[in-house]
Amino acid sequence: MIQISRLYKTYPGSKYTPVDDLSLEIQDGHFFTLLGPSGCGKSTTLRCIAGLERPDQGEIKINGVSVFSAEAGRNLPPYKRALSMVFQSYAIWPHMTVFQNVAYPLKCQGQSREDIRKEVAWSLDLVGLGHLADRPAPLLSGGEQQRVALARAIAGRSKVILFDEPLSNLDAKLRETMRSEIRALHQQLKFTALYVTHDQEEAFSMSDMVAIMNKGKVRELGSPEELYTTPRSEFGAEFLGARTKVSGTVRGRTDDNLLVVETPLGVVHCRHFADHPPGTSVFVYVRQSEILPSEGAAQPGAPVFSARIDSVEFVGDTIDWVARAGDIALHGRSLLGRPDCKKIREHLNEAIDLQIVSACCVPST
Ligand SMILES: Nc1ncnc2c1ncn2[C@@H]1O[C@H](COP(=O)(O)OP(=O)(O)OP(=O)(O)O)[C@@H](O)[C@H]1O
Repeated sequence: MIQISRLYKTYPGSKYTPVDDLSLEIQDGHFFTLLGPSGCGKSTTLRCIAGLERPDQGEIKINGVSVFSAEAGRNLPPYKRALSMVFQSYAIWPHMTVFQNVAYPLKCQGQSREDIRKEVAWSLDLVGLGHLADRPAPLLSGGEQQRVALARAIAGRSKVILFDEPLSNLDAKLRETMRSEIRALHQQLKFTALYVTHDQEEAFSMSDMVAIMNKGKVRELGSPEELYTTPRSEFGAEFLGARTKVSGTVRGRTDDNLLVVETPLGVVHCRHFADHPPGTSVFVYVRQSEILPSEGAAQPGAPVFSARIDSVEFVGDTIDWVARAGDIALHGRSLLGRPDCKKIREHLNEAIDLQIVSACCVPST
C-alpha cells in the first residue's frame, strides 16, 4: 500500500503549490491513476513518492515503510524505496543494448550474472522484445523503447511501479495497444501501479481507482464509472466532458433514488453523489449522449422543450451539434447515419423539440 499524508510541495521562487495538503491511500495491487489538467501537480506528486523531489511537509509510506517524513527528517533516496518508474521520455540509456538497459538496475543491486540473465530474458519476453536483446537502444522505435522501459521496471519484481505519462509520446494507435499491454502486465504480475495522465480515456480504460487533481489537490476520488456517472463537483463534471450545464433547485426524490430537480427546461431526474435536501441549488449536467431529438411526449423527469439548432459539426462517427433554448446552450452528439442525426441536420437554424433523457447534478458553489 502507498499512504500519503498531508503532503505539501512548493518550488523555490514560485507562489503556486503543486502539491497542496494531499492525502491518499493506494491499496495493494490496485491500478490507481492521478488524472488532471496540465500543471495540476500530478507529476510532482509522483516524483515526491519516487524520491526525486523533496516535499516540504507530510509523510509517505510504501508498504508500511516510511520513506519520507518531514517531522522525522527522513527522506530515503529513490533506490531505497522498493519501487520502479516508467517515464514519458523512456529514460533509456543510448550507449547500451536492450539487454544492458534492462540488466543495469539488477547489476546495481548486486545480483549474480546468471540471475540477471534469467530475469532480463523473462521480462523482455513479457513485453515481446526477447528477439531484440542485443540491439543497441538508439536503433529502436519509440514504442520499442517504451517496452524496454517497461521491461526494466518489471525486471526487479517491484511491488510498486510508478508511471509518469508513459504513452504521451506514442501515436494514437500504439498508445491503445500499449495501454492494453500495461493493463495485462498489471493483471498478471499484480504490482501496485500509480499512473499519471491527463487523458481521461487512458485513465478510465486502465484504472481500478482514479483521483482527479486540480491545483495541487485531489478533487474527486472513485472508480472510473462512479466518477463518470456521479461527479461530485462542477470541476469533475466539466473535466470529464459534461458540456450542458443548467441551474436548478432540488424539489424531492424519486423511488429509485434520483433527485427531482426543477430547471428552466422542465423537471429533470438526476443521478447524484451526495444527498441534497429540497430547496438546495444545484447545477444539472447533461452529457452529449443524454440529449436527443424528442420522439414524442415528455416522460416524468425527462422534459421535452423547443430549441433552435445553431450549429452542426462533422467529427467522424458522430456529429456534434449545439442548440439554444433561451440563454441555455445545449450540446448534443448523434451517431452518423441514425434517424436522429438526420433530423438534427435537417433542422439546422430551425426550431426542434429536444428531450433530456438522463442527467446528473452537483451542488452549486
Ligand atoms: N522544478 C520545478 N521548478 C519550478 N516549478 C516547477 C518544477 N517542476 C514543476 N513545476 C511547476 O509545478 C506545477 C505542477 O507541475 P507538474 O509537472 O507536477 O504538473 P502535471 O499535472 O504533471 O502537468 P503535466 O500534465 O503538464 O505534466 C507546474 O506549474 C510546473 O510549472
